[in-house]
Amino acid sequence: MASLGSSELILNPDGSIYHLNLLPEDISPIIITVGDPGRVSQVSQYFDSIEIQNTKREFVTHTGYYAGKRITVLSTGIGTDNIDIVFNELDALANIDFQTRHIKDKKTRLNIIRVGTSGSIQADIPVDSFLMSTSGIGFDGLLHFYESGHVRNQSFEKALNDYLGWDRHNIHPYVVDGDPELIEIFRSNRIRYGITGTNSGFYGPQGRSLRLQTKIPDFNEKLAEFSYRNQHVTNLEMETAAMYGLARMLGHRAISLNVILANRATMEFSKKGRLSIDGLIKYTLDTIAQNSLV
Ligand SMILES: O=P(O)(O)O[C@H]1O[C@H](CO)[C@@H](O)[C@H]1O
Ligand SMILES: O=c1cc[nH]c(=O)[nH]1
Repeated sequence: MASLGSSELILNPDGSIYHLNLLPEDISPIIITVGDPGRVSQVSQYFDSIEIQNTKREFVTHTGYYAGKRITVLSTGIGTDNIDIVFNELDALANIDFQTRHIKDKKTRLNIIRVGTSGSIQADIPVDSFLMSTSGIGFDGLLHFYESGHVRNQSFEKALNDYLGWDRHNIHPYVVDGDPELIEIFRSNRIRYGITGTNSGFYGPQGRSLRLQTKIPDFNEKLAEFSYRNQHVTNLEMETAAMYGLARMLGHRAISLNVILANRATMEFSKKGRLSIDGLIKYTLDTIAQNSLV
């Protein structure tokens, strides 16, 4: 197979990957992703030591040790367009030889755990609670650009699209499940399960209207009423479904953990968001410490 050209696998003059600015040895196969670059140090403050610190654009990376485990924490910024960059470049760091520009024969599987924030669309899911996304519904278009049929939950996707009937609005969501092994590892009575909608914006695409009118006025209510095999759509954010799709296509494991900051049904917003996020960070680090992920 031909080697990857310099316009496809883009390396900086120091040999690091284009956007993340990282070398292959800079990352661990255990990776925590957060949206907010400021949240990276909120995670790494708990590390026993930090060996790598790197920043380019919204992509801040710290790699260090927590309870003897080498962990990378990395900010993705907001949105699935950034998830496309982060996941492709993390995979390149793990699975492409930067010297020969060839894909390695022996692949390394990454474990990618998102610690994010989200808004609930169910009245009974309180702000400041923790929620693990068992599946992600992508209202963005990212997976439609890849050969992704084999990683999507087609029966769920069909039931959802039949129910919503939003093709007339050019909205055709895709559905991908979280990694079943990571779901088991992160399961506990401190975290509830839910199905997460991943939206291509924070305002109109999540049914929010400040000055602009949304085209689908009952967007959140219609989603909240849908159920598939007794599971409900619980919350909205902006990364999970794309993470699940790219992770599965590339042979990695991904799970998305959310702090519920907003309750859109009761119109509440958390008054102690940072503290609640801190709680989910500690839960995540301790779960990583107590389990064998690689
Ligand atoms: O707090 P993070 O991880 O960024 O996650 C959520 O917050 C952002 C919007 O405020 C979006 O990225 C959404 O997914
Ligand atoms: O309502 C919310 C809260 C956090 N993040 C989102 O994307 N939506």
